[in-house]
Amino acid sequence: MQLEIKDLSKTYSNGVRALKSVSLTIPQGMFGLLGPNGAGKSSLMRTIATLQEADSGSARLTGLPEGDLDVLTQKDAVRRVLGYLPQEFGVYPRVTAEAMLDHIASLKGIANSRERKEIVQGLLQKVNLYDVRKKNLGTYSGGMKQRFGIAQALIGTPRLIIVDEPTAGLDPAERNRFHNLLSEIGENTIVILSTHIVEDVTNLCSDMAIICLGEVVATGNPNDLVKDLTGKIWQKFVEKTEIDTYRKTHRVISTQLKGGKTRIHAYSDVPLADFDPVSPDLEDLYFAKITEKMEVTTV
Ligand SMILES: Nc1ncnc2c1ncn2[C@@H]1O[C@H](COP(=O)(O)OP(=O)(O)OP(=O)(O)O)[C@@H](O)[C@H]1O
Repeated sequence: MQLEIKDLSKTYSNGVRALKSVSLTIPQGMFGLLGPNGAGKSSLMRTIATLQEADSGSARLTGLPEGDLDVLTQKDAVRRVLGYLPQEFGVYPRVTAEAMLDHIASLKGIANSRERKEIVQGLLQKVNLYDVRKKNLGTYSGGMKQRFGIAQALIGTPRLIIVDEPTAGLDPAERNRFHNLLSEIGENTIVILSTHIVEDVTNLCSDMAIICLGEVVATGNPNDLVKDLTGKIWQKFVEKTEIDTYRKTHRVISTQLKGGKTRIHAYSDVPLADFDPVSPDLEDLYFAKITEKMEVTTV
């Protein structure tokens, strides 16, 4: 089972080119879609979730037990195998979690009320909201709402689950809980996790892509992609006032305040005088790809 996206493009009516010929092959398991604000992640997710039209290109779900699906044209059939947790997940504040899930389950076509009850109770237990199932959704914390969001996305045994920026605003404990939940469902399903938090992808995803300015700038296994950067990332601690000078002479990919000093990471194929080599991580890959793309576009 995989999702094959080919040459997907989208320009909004205000002229913004949000997707420029995006091609990606997304296998089963957790797939991380990383990109800065405005990269086009939500545009891509909404298109795959059948909520918005693309201008051109194709997206196909292949290898499903139900047969292959054209995501852009067979919208109803896709919705039956789709679980979607959007970036802005509104809840009805005066409805209980249990009643809301029951309602969504009936919208998804589960007509038998006993069957629905069983599914809803099971999901509430899975996302650890069973004890608060009779509380109104308006009383839930951010993390509880996100877990509720996952429960509704899981109704009806979806083959494709799309989760858009799920951990923004969650405290570390809630984020952990959310990660554990996602990794449990990842195995037999295609789960796309769209985020600008590199650590979420490091922790969870076996495949990934980075998008920037509507284009795919890297895709593959995170470890393999990071390995390709070995020997190319260099670091130095400098005064804050020196950063601009270094930017003029080096390809600075990131700066971070550490104990009052600023740590610079720079990209170079050859050793940089006065810099120390560092073993790269996913954050270095992310910043190397993003800064490269931005430079090419602004030059
Ligand atoms: N409905 C719309 N009409 C016009 N422009 C839009 C619309 N939706 C998004 N855009 C623009 O398209 C570009 C891509 O936005 P998109 O929301 O897909 O990015 P994103 O990577 O999800 O960013 P964020 O993390 O900020 O949500 C941005 O420049 C955004 O302003």
